Amino acid sequence: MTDFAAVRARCADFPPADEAAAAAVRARQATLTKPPGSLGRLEDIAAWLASWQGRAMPRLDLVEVLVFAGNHGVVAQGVSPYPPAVTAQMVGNFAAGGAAINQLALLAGAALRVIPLSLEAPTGDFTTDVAMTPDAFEAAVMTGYDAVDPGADLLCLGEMGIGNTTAAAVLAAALFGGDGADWAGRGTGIDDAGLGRKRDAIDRGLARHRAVLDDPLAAAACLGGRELAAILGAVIAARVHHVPVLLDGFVCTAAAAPLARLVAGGLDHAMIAHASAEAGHRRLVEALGMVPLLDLGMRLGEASGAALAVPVVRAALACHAGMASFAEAGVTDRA
Ligand SMILES: Cc1cc2ncn([C@H]3O[C@H](COP(=O)(O)O)[C@@H](O)[C@H]3O)c2cc1C
Ligand SMILES: O=C(O)c1cccnc1
Repeated sequence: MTDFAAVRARCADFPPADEAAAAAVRARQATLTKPPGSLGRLEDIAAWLASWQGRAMPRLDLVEVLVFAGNHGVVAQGVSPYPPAVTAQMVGNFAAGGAAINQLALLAGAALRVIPLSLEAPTGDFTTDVAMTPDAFEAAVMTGYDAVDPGADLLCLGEMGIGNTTAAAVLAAALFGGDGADWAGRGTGIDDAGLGRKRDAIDRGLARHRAVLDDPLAAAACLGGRELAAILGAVIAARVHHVPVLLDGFVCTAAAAPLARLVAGGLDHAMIAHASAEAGHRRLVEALGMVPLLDLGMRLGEASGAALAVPVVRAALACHAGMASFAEAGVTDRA
């Protein structure tokens, strides 16, 4: 097993949060015409943007949505009600503008890019094989890394890949413990028998690869998928380039999770945009110690929840940048 040197090297020197920028935001917030703290998480979002962009006054001029697509050998185990051909068909639908993410990215004022990863060659079935060789894994991570525009002000991440809720569940189990019964959900809507097959596939995958699962990168290579690896690479690149990240639902969060195991605070520049209805997401979010922004019962993927959270982030910045201070407005402060 390789040591994944290319990936580890990019995680070696993460820039810290810009505490001075965050402090400047907090200081300005104290002067704005509202009771202290009354904008709740909007105030936290403004400080988070500042601390990871490294700007006392954050900006949201360039918001990017990256959707990575991949196919999964584990679909041979009957874990999704849809055939793998749907992955490429949906990539076509993204290009034609017909998917949910097209509408949500438009509404968010975000540029959407879709990046298919070798859809014609599914990853290995993790119940019988490794999903990816170390080289294939590192190549997918670097595809995601290189896809990030270093000039972006905010990055939304998501995925498309039939079968990938199974890959995400087994990866979450490998990283945080538990088994198929703990982590498998119904994904696109699999029936009870299919859910049973999914749990069983996860348990067999964990047993097969047990020896290497202490290493989060080895776990992601053996059990994950190319689009999950690319999301991990994009989250790493975003940290290096001072770009705050909105993660989508269960699959996207699981894809990014190895970074939290690899580097303490490795996901501090990311927020989870929404609590997916996919069983397992709440458990994963808790394991990461994060709190999703929205909770709308969505379970789509495609970065849909991440794009939908962009207007909330824009609202946080609009209030922060545009509100008057007590002095400017002639409003009496509580003092
Ligand atoms: C038409 C269609 C559009 C989608 N958009 C996202 N997904 C979502 O569902 C898939 C994962 O669910 P499972 O593990 O059950 O296969 C992923 O492609 C995910 O992005 C879709 C699924 C379908 C069928
Ligand atoms: O939350 C997700 O990421 C999700 C849920 C169901 C299907 N695809 C993705």
